[in-house]
Amino acid sequence: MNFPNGVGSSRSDWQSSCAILASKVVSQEQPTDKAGGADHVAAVNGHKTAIDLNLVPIEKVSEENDGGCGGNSNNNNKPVSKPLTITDLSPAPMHGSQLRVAYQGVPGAYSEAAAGKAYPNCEAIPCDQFEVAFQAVELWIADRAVLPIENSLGGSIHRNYDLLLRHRLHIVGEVQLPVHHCLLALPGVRKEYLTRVISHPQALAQCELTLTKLGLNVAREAVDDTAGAAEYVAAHNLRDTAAIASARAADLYGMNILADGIQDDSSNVTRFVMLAREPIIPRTDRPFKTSIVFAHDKGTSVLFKVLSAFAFRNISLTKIESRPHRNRPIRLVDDANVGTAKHFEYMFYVDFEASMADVRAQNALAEVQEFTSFLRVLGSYPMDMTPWCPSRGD
Ligand SMILES: O=C(O)C(=O)C[C@]1(C(=O)O)C=C[C@@H](O)C=C1
Repeated sequence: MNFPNGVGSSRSDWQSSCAILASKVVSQEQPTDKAGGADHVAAVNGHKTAIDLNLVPIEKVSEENDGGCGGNSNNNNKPVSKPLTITDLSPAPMHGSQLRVAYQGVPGAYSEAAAGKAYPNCEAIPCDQFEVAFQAVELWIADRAVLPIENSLGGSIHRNYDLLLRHRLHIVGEVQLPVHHCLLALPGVRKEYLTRVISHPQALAQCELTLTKLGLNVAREAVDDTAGAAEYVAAHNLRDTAAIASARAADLYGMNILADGIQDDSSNVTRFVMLAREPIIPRTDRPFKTSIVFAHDKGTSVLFKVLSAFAFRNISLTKIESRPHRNRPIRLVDDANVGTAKHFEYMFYVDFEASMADVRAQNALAEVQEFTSFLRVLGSYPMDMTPWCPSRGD
């Protein structure tokens, strides 16, 4: 497929190129869109609202970073809201002008801070799973989701790579958040009392060496999010358990900070992506990044050819990730219909530094499409260029 020069210079051009690329997906992926036209009854954070999804007024947001968040993230006087669960997801409440941003975790989680950085005055909506955050946007309960995708120490958050493919949302931005971990325990608890440290698996991985240096050779236990770990210790009055979480989580859940800055490297950064139902219009007047995912059926040197499509055009790749091709662990290989197990097929996720409005990117993708059986543009979005320094990520 060829991209006409100038694709992306108008919204309709860009959307049609997305649609063309997406059409390949439709034939291969299970649609997961749950938003239908039926009436739904909402129960979000205890508030029930009857609503027809077709009639929800949509707040038009012309630019990213324009909504503004801060609801839960900066206001300690607000009650701590409960995360959405899968059962809350049939409903969609009416909403006002404030951008609603879904994140995984409870207040005090780094993802909440990332939502606040991405959309400074938004209403941050806690969700108990990544999947729920995706669905909250699909069902119009939220306008955006902000989800961690990779960490400079712990690596990729694979679950979100898989969910990006299973859902139909578009990446519309990225934020990088310095992550500053604290070891939290109930007031009066000392390090010597601890038999267990709990946190999000990424946070445990990011602090592993420091915990050992602190003499904490105790059991590690993974929970859904860092702030949730602090909340759990506080709610169950656990005097033998510490949580790894932010200083803000210590404030919110009445915990003491036993050790501050316990990540193994002070330059610990998590990259989050912002997701929306619609793509944004790519531009060329500021640095953009584009994220794609592809698979290939056969052929030699396909990966090499794909990567060289970018190299020949001087487009830098910033990330490549592979995930098992879950839809096709087994393939039929001969005319006699004899099935042969064919494992270890992969989907490849690539981020590159160019906008889809850039002719180089359009031509590179047109070439990539010749070698691949499946190609989808996950989003073309402004790069987070903010310089950062190690700080308290709270
Ligand atoms: O548990 C949290 O606070 C999160 O926001 C999740 C998460 C992650 O998934 O990587 C986000 C940032 C940190 O890297 C640790 C945990």
